[in-house]
Amino acid sequence: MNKKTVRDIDVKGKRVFCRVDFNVPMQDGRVTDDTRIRAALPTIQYLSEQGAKVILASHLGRPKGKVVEEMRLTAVAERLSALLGKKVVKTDEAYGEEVKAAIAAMNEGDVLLLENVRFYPGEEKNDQELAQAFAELADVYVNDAFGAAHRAHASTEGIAHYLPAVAGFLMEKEIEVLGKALSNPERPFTAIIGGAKVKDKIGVIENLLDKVDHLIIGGGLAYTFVKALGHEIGKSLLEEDKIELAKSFMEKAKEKGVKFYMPVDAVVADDFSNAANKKVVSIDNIPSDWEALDIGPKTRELYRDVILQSKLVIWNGPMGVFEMDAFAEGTKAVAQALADAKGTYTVIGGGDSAAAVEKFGLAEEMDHISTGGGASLEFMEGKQLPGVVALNDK
Ligand SMILES: Nc1ncnc2c1ncn2[C@@H]1O[C@H](COP(=O)(O)OP(=O)(O)O)[C@@H](O)[C@H]1O
Ligand SMILES: O=C(OP(=O)(O)O)[C@H](O)COP(=O)(O)O
Repeated sequence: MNKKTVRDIDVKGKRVFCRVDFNVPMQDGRVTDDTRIRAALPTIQYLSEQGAKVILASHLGRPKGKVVEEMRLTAVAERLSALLGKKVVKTDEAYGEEVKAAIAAMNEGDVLLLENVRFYPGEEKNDQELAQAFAELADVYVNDAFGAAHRAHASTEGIAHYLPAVAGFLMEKEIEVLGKALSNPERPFTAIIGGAKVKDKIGVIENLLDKVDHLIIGGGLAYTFVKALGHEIGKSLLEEDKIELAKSFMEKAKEKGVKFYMPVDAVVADDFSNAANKKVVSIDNIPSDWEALDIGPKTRELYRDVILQSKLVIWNGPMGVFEMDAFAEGTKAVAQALADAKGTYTVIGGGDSAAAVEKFGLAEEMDHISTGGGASLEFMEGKQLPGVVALNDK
């Protein structure tokens, strides 16, 4: 990486504003998967050991510029404190007088976590005043939030223009590993795209068609494609204004000789709940008042075969609503196939996919679990990540 890292600067006694991605899955106010917190520990520990005053900033969820009580970082601070084995002060704001006072009280090596930066409308707008307000809190900026590096926000991009700006260890590692896998990909190269962020991921699919041999679609994302084929999808997730785009991708795949795989069957439910009635139907047979919440058994087998034939697989986004056991089988089957594919280099991306692999106890079987979903996809598309571009060159 041609960007400076924490190794290239002296942080002793300095206030370091360190952007991390602590956007972790939560349930009932508890952190249900702390992969992203653990992934940031090397940088946090290093800064602390070097005698920096470590000021951490993160987003959680998409509160859209307002305070959302369930999206406070309080539980995250507690988990971080347990993992670090030291006290972590948590402020209720992300800048301003309260925060300045808390920072003034810090000793060398102390760690502080600011409140969710997305509680402020300026964060996602990359408002320069907010970026300056963040910059005022510190002497140095470290970006270790690979998972948010594709966002040009005040705490990921804007602030880097006002302070010496370097990468953390996680950022450095992600870019090195993903860059190596993709510079000269082993083939067949397969991408598996699932999850629910249709709007974010649909553009990625187009660019991946220039790179991969096989493209597998699953998760909530798939049903916009199923609809594009002219099938009824009932109450399944749909991005109405992307149907035409989905159609054009299927044509593009054909032209490019990319094998495009879609679910051939699905597990449908009469309610979005673990206790719902459910059944397996073929993909052209989804009842109008049911919704597809997982890929069916035939699809699992088909996807497994493609995975086992591949030399490089990148997987982003669960195949179904895996948080509910009733709809976790598809995601589990893909994770198991990746674990069984011994000669295949496997890269998992995305908070939820990483959480799924962890939940099934298969994390150790994967070659690289990226902490970024959208970020790893954009990186793999060959796009420049704004959070990286803004850092100081070596
Ligand atoms: N068929 C489906 N219908 C609705 N939601 C789905 C479906 N399949 C997967 N999901 C949801 O997608 C979410 C993850 O999506 P996304 O954020 O795009 O993935 P990632 O974090 O891995 O990038 C999960 O919470 C999962 O429940
Ligand atoms: O969870 C994240 O992305 P991911 O779901 O693509 O892995 C990152 O924290 C970015 O969050 P965002 O997609 O709300 O900007």
